[in-house]
Amino acid sequence: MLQYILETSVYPRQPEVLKELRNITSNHPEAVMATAPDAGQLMGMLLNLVNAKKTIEVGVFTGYSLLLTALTIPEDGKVIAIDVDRGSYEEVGLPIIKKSGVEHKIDFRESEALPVLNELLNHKSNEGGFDFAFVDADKENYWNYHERLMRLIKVGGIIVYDNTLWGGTVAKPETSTSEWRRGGRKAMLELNQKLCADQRVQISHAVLGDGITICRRLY
Ligand SMILES: C[S@@+](CC[C@H](N)C(=O)[O-])C[C@H]1O[C@@H](n2cnc3c(N)ncnc32)[C@H](O)[C@@H]1O
Repeated sequence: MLQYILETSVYPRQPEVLKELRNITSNHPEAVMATAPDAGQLMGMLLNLVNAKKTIEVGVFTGYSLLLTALTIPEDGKVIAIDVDRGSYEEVGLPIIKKSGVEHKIDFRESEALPVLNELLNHKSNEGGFDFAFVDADKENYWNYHERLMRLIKVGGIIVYDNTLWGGTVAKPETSTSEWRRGGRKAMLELNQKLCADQRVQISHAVLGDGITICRRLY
């Protein structure tokens, strides 16, 4: 299978990136999108290590990590995939997902993520009912997602946070960070600090892609 490697994660909304993705996927039906292939490999391994069957994805965009997850979990597995916008997923990712024969594993929810997570928590049976979560959306809400996911993910399950290096800005002074990155930098610094102090999880930071933080729920 041919693999096109495109860095889409840093500027996900740039129209020219979307246009390029559309061109590639329509001209090459065998194409698979990849944002950060090394991070993707690690995520695939983590999904396999916990035998993930029920998962949650916060932030879908065109569906690269969603496709990876859907291909990795078993036939009767499920991903609840949440994004405020369905357009990029339907236009770019869904045709490939259909071709890959994994659409039946995906439960796409077009919504802000917090209300969906809250609604899941309204059902007691969902507590500890998921094996894995991948969070790759609005950075300012990561801690809010963490508090909810810590109840939804089972003990021993894994939550992965993307972009925790935020372009390397977390290791630099604010003054050398461009204006548009400052909000994300602050959010990532706060998240990293809170995760370090969170006794409920074992954490590991992988310097892959834009930095991913892996949390394993301990209790
Ligand atoms: C970086 S992209 C996700 C990329 C995707 N995980 C991948 O690997 O291809 C971030 C996505 O998060 C979505 N998003 C941002 N804020 C959100 C929110 N509050 N709730 C749900 N989705 C949100 C955006 O619409 C965007 O599609």
